[in-house]
Amino acid sequence: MKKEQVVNCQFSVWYPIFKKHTIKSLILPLPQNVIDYLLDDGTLVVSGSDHNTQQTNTNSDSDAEEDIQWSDDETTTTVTAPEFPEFTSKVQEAINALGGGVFPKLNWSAPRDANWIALNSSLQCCSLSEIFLLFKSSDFITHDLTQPFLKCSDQDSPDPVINYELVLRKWSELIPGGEFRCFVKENKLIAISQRDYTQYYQHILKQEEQICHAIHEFFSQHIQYNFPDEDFVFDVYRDSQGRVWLIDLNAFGEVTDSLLFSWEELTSGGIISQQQEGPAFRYTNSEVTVQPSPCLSYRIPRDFVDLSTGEDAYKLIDFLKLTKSQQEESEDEEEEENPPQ
Ligand SMILES: Nc1ncnc2c1ncn2[C@@H]1O[C@H](COP(=O)(O)OP(=O)(O)OP(=O)(O)O)[C@@H](O)[C@H]1O
Ligand SMILES: [Mg+2]
Repeated sequence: MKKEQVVNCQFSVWYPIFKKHTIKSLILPLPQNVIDYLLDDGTLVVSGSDHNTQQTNTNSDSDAEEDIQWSDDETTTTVTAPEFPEFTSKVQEAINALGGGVFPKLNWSAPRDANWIALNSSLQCCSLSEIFLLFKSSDFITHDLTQPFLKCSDQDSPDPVINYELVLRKWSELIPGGEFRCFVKENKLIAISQRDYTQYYQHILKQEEQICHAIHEFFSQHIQYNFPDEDFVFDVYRDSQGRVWLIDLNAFGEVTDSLLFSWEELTSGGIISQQQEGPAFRYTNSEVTVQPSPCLSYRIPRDFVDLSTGEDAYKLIDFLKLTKSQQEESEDEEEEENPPQ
């Protein structure tokens, strides 16, 4: 995978080409001071000041109380979140134009690893402060900002200049069983994988042929030869009427999750030679053990992950054993007092 391919997969490159076939979205340039704020991993302070931009000022007295201020023990002073009045109003205007709820992204990634932090565990945002909370908690967003060209083969060539953008997509309730990832090599659709492989969806098994056919049609009519690269990965959604929509474009390489295929298989040419007609199609069927969700580890506080792998784990086990034996002792005592009838 070359740096050029990563550049081509930015939202602002593919969206104008495939606008008619994807979810309505707006792109706002990200000012440098906002980028600096997102990268500053000091105290997370979320100002509540943009919560009320849509409301009348009837309860302005209580605004100050609504501000959430978190500070960690090492910082003695509480830093106040910087305010970006101009950017905030532009974002709010865009959110309103998209119906009041948006799915936020940067040039490539959404903060999928941070949805646990949102109150409703959803990536749906109605204000810039909600977007900031997700972005500042996401490793995927930090990756976009700090190392977009990781794993590129042409590491010695200078990094292309990136203009960072906030992408706001109209919120759409997508049913996970309707999402598929499609792999294109030399402008040929070689493989399709169920996107959410952690679940078994009976309808996929029943409609395997229709799904594969619909996606292939969509590819040859709208996608093939229209993208600047000949190798890429695109994600689609097949809605309840059988209509196919483009959801995202990704680089053809290891930075993109190959789901039910391996990158070895996808790049070696084996899949193409096996499939004379149409792409290879893989989905989770009932016989396959259902996989744990790949984002599971992001939901557990770091200390707990460390605890389960590090030396402290033994202390925890000892503690649990101790508690258990104490519990058993007290149960024994109870049994003596209250013999079974
Ligand atoms: N407009 C939207 N409204 C609601 N949910 C959405 C929307 N767009 C995408 N999603 C959901 O979020 C998931 C991730 O979206 P997307 O592919 O854009 O993020 P990503 O960071 O590029 O992910 P990946 O790293 O897997 O490529 C999608 O699979 C879909 O379930
Ligand atoms: Mg993507």
